[in-house]
Amino acid sequence: MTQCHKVAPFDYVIFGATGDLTMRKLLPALYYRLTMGQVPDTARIIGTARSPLKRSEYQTRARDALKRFVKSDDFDEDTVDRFLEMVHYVSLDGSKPDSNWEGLREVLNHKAEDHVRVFYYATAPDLYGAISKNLHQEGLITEDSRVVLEKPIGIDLKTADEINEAVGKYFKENYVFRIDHYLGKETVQNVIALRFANPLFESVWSAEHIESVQITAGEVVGVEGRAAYYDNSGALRDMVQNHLLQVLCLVAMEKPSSLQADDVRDAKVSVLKSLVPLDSSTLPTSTVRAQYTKGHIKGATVEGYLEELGHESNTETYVALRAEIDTPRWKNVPFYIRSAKRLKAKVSEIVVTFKPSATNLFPAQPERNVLVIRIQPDEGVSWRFNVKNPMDDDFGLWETAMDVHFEREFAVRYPDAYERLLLDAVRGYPVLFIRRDEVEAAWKWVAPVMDAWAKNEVPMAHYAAGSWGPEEARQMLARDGQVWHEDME
Ligand SMILES: NC(=O)C1=CN([C@@H]2O[C@H](COP(=O)(O)OP(=O)(O)OC[C@H]3O[C@@H](n4cnc5c(N)ncnc54)[C@H](OP(=O)(O)O)[C@@H]3O)[C@@H](O)[C@H]2O)C=CC1
Ligand SMILES: O=C1O[C@H](COP(=O)(O)O)[C@@H](O)[C@H](O)[C@H]1O
Repeated sequence: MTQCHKVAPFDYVIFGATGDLTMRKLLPALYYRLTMGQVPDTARIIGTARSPLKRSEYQTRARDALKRFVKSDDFDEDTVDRFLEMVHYVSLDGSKPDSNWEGLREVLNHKAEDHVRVFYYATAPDLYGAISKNLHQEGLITEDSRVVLEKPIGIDLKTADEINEAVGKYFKENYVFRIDHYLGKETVQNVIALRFANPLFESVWSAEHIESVQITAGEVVGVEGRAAYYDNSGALRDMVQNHLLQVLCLVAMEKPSSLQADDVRDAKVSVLKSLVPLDSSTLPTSTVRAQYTKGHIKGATVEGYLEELGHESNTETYVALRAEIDTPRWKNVPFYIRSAKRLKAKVSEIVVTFKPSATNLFPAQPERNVLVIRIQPDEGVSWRFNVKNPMDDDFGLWETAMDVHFEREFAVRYPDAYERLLLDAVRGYPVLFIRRDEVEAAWKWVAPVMDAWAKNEVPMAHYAAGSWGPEEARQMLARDGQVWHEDME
C-alpha cells in the first residue's frame, strides 16, 4: 500500500467539472485516494460548469465516469456511494461576474469552517484570469485557498505572462499550483532517487562519462476527441514545453540543496536558463517536425492526421529536438527530446548512453553502457553492461542487462499521476508543481522553434502512423553518430 498522508478536510471546487479531464482523471483520482484512506469523509468535491445540472444528475455522471475509468476490481459500490455523497454541483459560468456565484457560496459556507479550499481550473486557460477575479470579488478566496492551474499556461511567453499576472493578482505565488502531471509520475520522481541516492550513478553523471541522453514520450493514440485543442497546439507546445522539459530538468539539474520546493525549482530553472538557444544556424538541423500519414497500428488501418481533421494544417504531431546545456557538467552532450502521436508503441522513457570504454584490453571494443529509465508502461530501470562471454576462451565479451520491473518489485498498483498531485495541493506541498519562472523559461527556450516552424523555415516531414517517426529524425541523430533507442538492439 502506498504511504500517503491523510489530509485535512477540504473543499475541492472544480471549474470545468463536466469536461473530459475531470471525468477521466480528476474524479477517478480522488476516488482512489478515498479508497486509500487519504481523503476524510467530510471532504467535498464541488463541480462547477455552465451546464444546467441538478446535483443528482451530476452525481450520476460522476458514477458513470468512475465505472468507466476506475479498474473494475477497484470499483467498490460502498466506497462509490461514500464518494458520491461528497460530490456537489453548481451551475456557474466562471467567466461572468453576474453568474450563479451565490449558489457556490451557499455550498461553500455550509459546514466549511476548517476546510482547506482548493480551486481547480480544468477549463480553457484563457478563463483563468476571469475566474480568479470573480472568486475574489465574491470574497470566496480565503487566506490559504490554493488554486491549481491546468496546462497549458498560455501558448507562448506573452500569454503565459498574462495568465500568471491575472491569477497572481488574487493568489500569492506559494498558493498557485501549476500542474504538470509528468511530475506526478512515480518513475519521473524516481530520477531524483536514482541520481542522488546511488553514488554509482552520481559519480558518472556528466559529460566526462555520458555521451547522449534521449527523452521520449510516444503515444499510439491520435488526437482523439481533442482535435480542436490539439490542432492549435501541436506536439511541441502540448508535450515538450512542459512535460519533457521538466523531465530534462530532473535528468540534468545540479544536486538541489534540499528536497524543499524552492531548492528543487531553483535547480530546475537553472537548467532551463542554461539551454543553448536554438537559432537560424541550428534550427534546421536540430529540430524535426512531422505529421502522421495513413498507416497501420496493431493490424488496423489508421487515417492520416489531415484526413482525420478534414482540412489542411501546419500543426506537427511529431517533434524531435536536439538540445545542449551550457554548463560544465553537460558541455557538448546532446539531449534528444521527442514526442509524437500515432507511433508504433506507447513509450515514455529516458535513455542515457555512456561513452565507450577507453580500454584496449579485449579482442573487441566493449559495447556502450546504456541506462534506460522506463517512465511508462512497464515502469522500471534497465542497465546494459558487458560481462565475459563464458563460451569464449579469448576474453570475448557479452552484452547483458539488469532489468528491474517496479510492478513486480513492489507489488503495488501504480497510481495515476493526478492522484498524488491533487492531494499534494490540499497538503500545500508544492515540490511537484511548477513555479512561474520555470514556465516562463521553458516558453523562452521553445519560442525560436515555434517562430521558425510558423514561418515554415523547417519543412514539415511525414511518417506513417504505426512507425517510429520520420526519416529526418533518424538523420538528426545519425549526424552525431547516434541512433534512437528502438534502433539500438
Ligand atoms: N483532457 C485532457 O486529457 C487534458 C486536459 N488538460 C487541460 O485541462 C483543461 C480542460 O480540458 P478538458 O477537460 O479536456 O476540456 P473539455 O472541453 O472537455 O471541458 C471543458 C470544461 O469547461 C467547462 N466550461 C467551459 N466554459 C466554461 C465557463 N465559462 N465557466 C465554467 N465552466 C466552463 C465545460 O463545461 P460547460 O460547457 O458545461 O460549461 C467543461 O466542463 C484544459 O485547459 C486542457 O488543456 C490538460 C491535460 C490533459
Ligand atoms: O498532457 C498531455 O499528456 C498526454 C500524455 O500523457 P501520458 O501520461 O499518457 O503520457 C497527451 O496524450 C496529451 O495530448 C497531452 O495534452
